[in-house]
Amino acid sequence: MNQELLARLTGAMQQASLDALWVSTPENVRYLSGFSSPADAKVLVLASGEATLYTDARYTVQAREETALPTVIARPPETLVQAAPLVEGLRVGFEADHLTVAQLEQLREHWTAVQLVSSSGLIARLRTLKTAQEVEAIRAAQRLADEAFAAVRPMIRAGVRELDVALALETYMRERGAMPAFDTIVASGPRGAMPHGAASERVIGEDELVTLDFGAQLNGYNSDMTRTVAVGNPSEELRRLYRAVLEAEQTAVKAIRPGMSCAELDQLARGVLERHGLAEYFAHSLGHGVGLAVHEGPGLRQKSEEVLEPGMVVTVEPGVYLPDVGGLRIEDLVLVTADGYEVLSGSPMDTL
Ligand SMILES: CSCC[C@H](N)C(=O)N1CCC[C@H]1C(=O)N[C@@H](C)C(=O)O
Repeated sequence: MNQELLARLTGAMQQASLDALWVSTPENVRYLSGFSSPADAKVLVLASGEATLYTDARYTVQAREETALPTVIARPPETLVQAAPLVEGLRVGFEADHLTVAQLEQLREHWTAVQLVSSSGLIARLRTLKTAQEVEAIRAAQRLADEAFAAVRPMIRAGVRELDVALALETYMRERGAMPAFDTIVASGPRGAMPHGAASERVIGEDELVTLDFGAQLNGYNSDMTRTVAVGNPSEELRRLYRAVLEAEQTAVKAIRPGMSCAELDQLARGVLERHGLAEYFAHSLGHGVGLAVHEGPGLRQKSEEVLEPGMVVTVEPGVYLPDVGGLRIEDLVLVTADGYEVLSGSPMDTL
């Protein structure tokens, strides 16, 4: 864990009056330790800045290779027995967003002289600001996704199943050491009305729009991008929808700069769609942060109180979804820079 990160974390813990933090959210465990099997590990951080990784014997060699943190090899509940002397008499935060009720009961059982405090978002807030190294990792994941799109784009035509397009994208990424960041979305024709329309057995038809939303997870970091492509000659109504979404997307991307409020950015895109009479069909938020998780802070949504800062990596992804008709989405992955923005996704967009 680098010293600056540790200082920011212990500062946040102090503000929350915590003597220690029991970290169980896999992305947070990885963030603090660099350990690449974080679902089978925990980190205990003390206010003094000492941090320890707990994982089990399946990972002895892996932990030695991957983390600079002192490591205790034990399986739960022995993990808690091992950690008990370090936390005795302390106020210890646990990650309420992740810990199950059963796990909390286990903490209570083994740490009897501990004041357990429900804590949320301490590390998530730190993760919104990426280091230069993290930006490079996201950039590499996005570059791979762009290459996958270029390789697969020619096969997106009438007569091909959505599943086969998704498989081709995922195979391309897996062959190069990545995993799909999430279930690849390929939504053609009327299925375009489903924002999370994971690829199905549907055969793509002539004159349809096909929405592809996918990402690569490489070395723990994710990318996320959507392109909507035209097969044949879609109707004038579909073209009108496409142009409106593209305008909303470009308007929002161009407005990105430090100090911009996330709610304002969401409203900017929503306003464009409103002028086209389409706001009611924009069924989700404008975007979200991307990093060790596909969905992380900041949220670009109507009720957000967050403000963009240099080092944030966010998606901008307006869409419209018309039941029984179809729909589409266009999404870029964007880095907030000191004086504006840099679009990390490089795949070309159709012009309709
Ligand atoms: C299952 S991960 C989906 C990745 C995708 N790019 C994405 O984030 N989407 C697809 C359409 C909506 C958007 C989403 O899920 N947004 C969340 C943050 C929301 O609650 O609006």
